[in-house]
Amino acid sequence: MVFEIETPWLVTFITAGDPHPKLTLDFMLALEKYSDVIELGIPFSDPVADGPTIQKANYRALKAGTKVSDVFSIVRQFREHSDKPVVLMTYYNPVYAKGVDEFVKLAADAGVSGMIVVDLPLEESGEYLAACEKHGIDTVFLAAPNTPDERLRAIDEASSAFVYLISLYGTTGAREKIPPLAFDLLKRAKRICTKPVCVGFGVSKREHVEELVKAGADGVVVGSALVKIIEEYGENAAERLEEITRELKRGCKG
Ligand SMILES: O=P(O)(O)OC[C@@H](O)[C@@H](O)c1c[nH]c2ccccc12
Repeated sequence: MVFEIETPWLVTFITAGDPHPKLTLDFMLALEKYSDVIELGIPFSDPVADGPTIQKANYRALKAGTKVSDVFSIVRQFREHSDKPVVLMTYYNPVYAKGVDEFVKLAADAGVSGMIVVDLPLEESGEYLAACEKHGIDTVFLAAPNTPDERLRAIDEASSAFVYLISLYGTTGAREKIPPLAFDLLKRAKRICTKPVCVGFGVSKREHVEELVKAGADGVVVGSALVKIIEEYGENAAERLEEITRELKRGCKG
């Protein structure tokens, strides 16, 4: 089931527990005002797809003692204040460690709407897909600029919430420009996919959002630019997060 909200979406990402689990709810509520979807990262010790900004956020969150159970309880608290979709972003290891079905069940019970398991290939996702279906969790799979059409089709089929288009070859992190590769992939995905397509990696400014939405994106994902605010402002980040999110959301409106 695709989230029933009007596109284009602003999807905002932060790492849960960064810099301390007791601050995450406030940050989510600041993002929530102008975001359509919140992507919440489960802190992990070896975040191989992440660049330095989010690596440091993972480190801060783990150092503060953030556990998977804390992330679920943050989502449960968020649900007392907001109906906006929350997508959990995680590496496969924490899911595997808890047991796939158990993890997905706990996520659903906490009020999680969807999940992205960034290092779980489609071919190995049978058990996970069955658990998501059983517990009513939406799925998001990732496609890269070199993903062939046929695989893009399979990714679209397996993704019930949206398809996540990775804009470049590399790790997460704010960048100056959206690479031309991203627009090629977007054009191809719009032709092939039936679900909304959202572009992430490097998107960090209102102009980026405007460009991508003009090119047909159903949504954009902004992570590192927000995580940097948390790095800089620490416990006082909420107000800045709200301001930046408002500006990014304006970009969705052209
Ligand atoms: O940080 P960026 O470049 O704005 O990209 C979004 C990203 O942070 C978020 O979706 C994400 C964080 N870690 C990931 C790992 C893989 C895929 C996606 C992610």
